[in-house]
Amino acid sequence: MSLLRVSGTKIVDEDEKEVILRGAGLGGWMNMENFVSGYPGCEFQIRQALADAIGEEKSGYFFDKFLEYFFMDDDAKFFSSLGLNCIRLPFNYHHFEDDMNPRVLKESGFKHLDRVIELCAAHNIYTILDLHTAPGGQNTGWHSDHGGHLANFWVHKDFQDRTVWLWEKLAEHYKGNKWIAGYNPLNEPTDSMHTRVVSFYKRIHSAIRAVDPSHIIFFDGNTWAQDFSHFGDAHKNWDNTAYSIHDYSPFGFPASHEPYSGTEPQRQRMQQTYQKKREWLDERELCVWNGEWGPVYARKQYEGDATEKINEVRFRVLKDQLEIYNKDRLSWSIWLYKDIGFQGMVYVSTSTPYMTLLRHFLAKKHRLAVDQWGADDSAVKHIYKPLIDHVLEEIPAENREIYPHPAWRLPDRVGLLSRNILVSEFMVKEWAEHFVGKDLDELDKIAASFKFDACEKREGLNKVLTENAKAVA
Ligand SMILES: O[C@@H]1[C@@H](O)[C@H](O[C@@H]2CO[C@@H](O[C@@H]3CO[C@@H](O)[C@H](O)[C@H]3O)[C@H](O)[C@H]2O)OC[C@H]1O
Repeated sequence: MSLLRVSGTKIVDEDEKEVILRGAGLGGWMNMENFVSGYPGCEFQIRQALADAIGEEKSGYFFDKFLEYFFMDDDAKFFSSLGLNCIRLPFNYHHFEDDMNPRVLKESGFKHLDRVIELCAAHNIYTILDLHTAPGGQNTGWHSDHGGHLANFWVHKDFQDRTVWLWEKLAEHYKGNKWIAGYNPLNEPTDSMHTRVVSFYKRIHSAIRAVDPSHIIFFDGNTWAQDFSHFGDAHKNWDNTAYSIHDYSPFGFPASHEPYSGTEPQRQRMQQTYQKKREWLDERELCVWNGEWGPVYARKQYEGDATEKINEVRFRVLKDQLEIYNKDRLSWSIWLYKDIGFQGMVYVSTSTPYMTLLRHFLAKKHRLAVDQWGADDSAVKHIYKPLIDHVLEEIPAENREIYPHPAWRLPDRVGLLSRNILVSEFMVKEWAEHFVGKDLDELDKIAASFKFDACEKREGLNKVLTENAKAVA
């Protein structure tokens, strides 16, 4: 067995045989996320708050157990049984480098990453290493763990230097590992100038290649992996490189402008948005990987009797997206393997200690729509409307289009800053207080809620993924 590599538009093995990577992202694990793992705000905030509430030792214990239980042999076995062959592993740079001790490698960061790569390999699953959170934040989202809405990675050279340094260390550690399909150096950059991302990719490509000449590099397009139009001729100097689009269909989300029923015009729109993201790559005959996509789902505890009906529609979206991908023999990684019930292939059961402990708090979070991803703001819309109207009234139309407009319009930005950043920040302490007074045994049981056998399986989703796992055009 040898390393996978890019050959033209395809990924191939050592016998030149095409390998279509089909799998999921392990979001919420080494890069925890609010809606995935069940807390408000960002990972750095809850880690600090828990340490403040129960002490460094106990909080360190809890997070380490969480990392262990989140993905174990049972998970790899199940994943492989579905016919899937690749897991994208998002991780946060904080596991490898402390902001107050920059450029000193924390070897402890490899503990769980190595463990999961090995578990996957034992079940014939490739992995793709995804730096989801870089110093300063490479994008505007909560998932790059900076607590704000600005991607400061692009304005401080030192943040970029540290990321290059980190990838040199990672490449040194993982070079030659045949079960690693490749490196995804930066999740979803949002560079408002569109040029700095290309300059950075040139640097990171050279830096990785100087250490590791063989692994595939998967570069995300700018603006959440949707736009390659400013990449110019840089790709001509990048060997063994694939390009990642993220293809979330608006039809798979609560905010969809119309109910999806798979009509011809709707399917055409779905096809067009996907096509638009890869058009530039196709014109240059480059290798495309869909690194994130997938609908979110309704939950009984929130959507009640409407849950099943809503989810039938979401499964339809899922199937129709896959039909498009199969025609292109596309490699893909659905978002998300495991979570607390919104998007995962498996999700923590509501009867577990974690979900029981946080039941009322999670319901409050849902009602206040403090998570940005797929938020349902119907209970609080009226509160933010006057604020949006006020800004609209005072800000002339020509000044309203701040990058990443039009993906984020003015009302989205007001909602993001006031709900998803401001209100959520005030809820962080409340989350941590749930753990006060728990001993190590109780903390272990709470963390164990994330074990495979404590999870429900989203059968409808897994069935569709399995049916498509080996399908080609
Ligand atoms: O960690 C993941 C994260 O990678 C993912 O990021 C989101 C990707 O989608 C972005 O929204 C798109 C904006 O453009 C529209 O045209 C698309 O329809 C939208 O999907 C969003 O802003 C990013 O945060 O999200 C899920 C996280 O868990």
